[in-house]
Amino acid sequence: MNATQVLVLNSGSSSLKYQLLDMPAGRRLATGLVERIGEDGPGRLVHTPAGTNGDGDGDSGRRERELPLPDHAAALRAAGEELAADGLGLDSPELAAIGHRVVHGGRTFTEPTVVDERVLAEIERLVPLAPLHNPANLAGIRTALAINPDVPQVAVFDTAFHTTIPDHAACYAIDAEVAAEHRIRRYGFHGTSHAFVSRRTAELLGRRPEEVNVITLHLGNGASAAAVAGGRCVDTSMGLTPLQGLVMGTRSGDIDPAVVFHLSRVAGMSVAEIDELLNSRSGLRGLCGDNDMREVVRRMDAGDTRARLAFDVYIHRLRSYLGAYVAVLGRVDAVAFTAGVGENATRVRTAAVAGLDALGLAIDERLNTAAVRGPRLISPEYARVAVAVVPTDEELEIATQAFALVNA
Ligand SMILES: Nc1ncnc2c1ncn2[C@@H]1O[C@H](COP(=O)(O)OP(=O)(O)O)[C@@H](O)[C@H]1O
Ligand SMILES: CC(=O)OP(=O)(O)O
Ligand SMILES: [Mg+2]
Repeated sequence: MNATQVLVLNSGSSSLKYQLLDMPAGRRLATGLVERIGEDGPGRLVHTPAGTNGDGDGDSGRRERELPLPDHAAALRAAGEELAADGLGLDSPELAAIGHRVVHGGRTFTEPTVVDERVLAEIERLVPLAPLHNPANLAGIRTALAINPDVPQVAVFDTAFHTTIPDHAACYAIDAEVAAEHRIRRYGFHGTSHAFVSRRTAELLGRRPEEVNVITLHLGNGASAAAVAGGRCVDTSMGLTPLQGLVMGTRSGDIDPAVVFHLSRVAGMSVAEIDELLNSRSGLRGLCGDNDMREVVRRMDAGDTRARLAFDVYIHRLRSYLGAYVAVLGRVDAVAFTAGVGENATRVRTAAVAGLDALGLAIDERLNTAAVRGPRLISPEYARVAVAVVPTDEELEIATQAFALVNA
């Protein structure tokens, strides 16, 4: 009997998202979220078995509980208990692989990789480049290894899709020796999503990925843009860390780096305080107090001027990158919106391309606001560039890559 299930783990600093999928069809057997790991007070687990519609999206049978969660090991054990209650399991012979999202793979990892001691050591060596993300990813892998040492653990890196970015787009114009010694360059993130969405966009156009140039806009809590030429990424807005680029829910995106010196010298802030300010108290939240785009739009419509400014700053930055990537690519076949904001916020899509007819970009408002799910075009027939909404599915992509690797 060939094992066909893949468990996908996305470990954050205080959370663990998991999905069990049956491959190669990608059918969801269960999804879950474990929150408040290692924090004061009880943690929380929400587990959703596959609904009657078979894709796990339905809320039927959803279970929720509070429990002590001192660390990631406790979180994964709790997830294992929920899976076992559905007759699934971390130690099931049906399990072909456990796929892990790892945020920073540096320039070392250009492909999904089966985890061994050497791989663990390399992910550890990259911790200084992603101090918020890689330690949590490592904790998830080590815990899964301890619970089931027999099933292959596959690391899928956010940075992998971006390793094709040429040096002229990846190098910062700073002292070359300092940059080399400290590995300072643009790495880019959300690569699993940009890869998946750019491929799906080509499919939507009825073309092969090698034939099309696509700008993908991943707008979630974290947000990034990518320029993809013939299936290969040639530029992206995030950099050394996921702080650069677009305005995000709580992150600033691009600022003048001298803001950091100024805050240090004039405001007497420590590096840790500035780090926290730019990562957690900036972006939409910094500008108007809310990091949820739904709330920003609601307040803006009610006449709130801070929410209006936050929306306008967000859109201005997005349009700047859109224009930049038209220039980077030269010829653009499609622009694809994805992730929580990109897939749902019709107003963001409208504002992002308004008045860009000269670049071949336009939106048909009837298509933009239609209550349709799944990949779809929202540009008018006459437009030179297709504008699309293409839902991302990082978990499915991780499962697909992990399953292909262990069956290779
Ligand atoms: N209907 C909607 N309209 C506008 N924004 C939405 C809507 N639904 C979700 N969002 C936005 O999507 C964001 C989350 O995106 P998501 O891709 O799920 O984030 P994450 O980066 O955590 O995976 C939320 O912060 C919210 O602002
Ligand atoms: C890398 C990154 O920004 O990830 P997320 O959007 O999940 O925060
Ligand atoms: Mg997401």
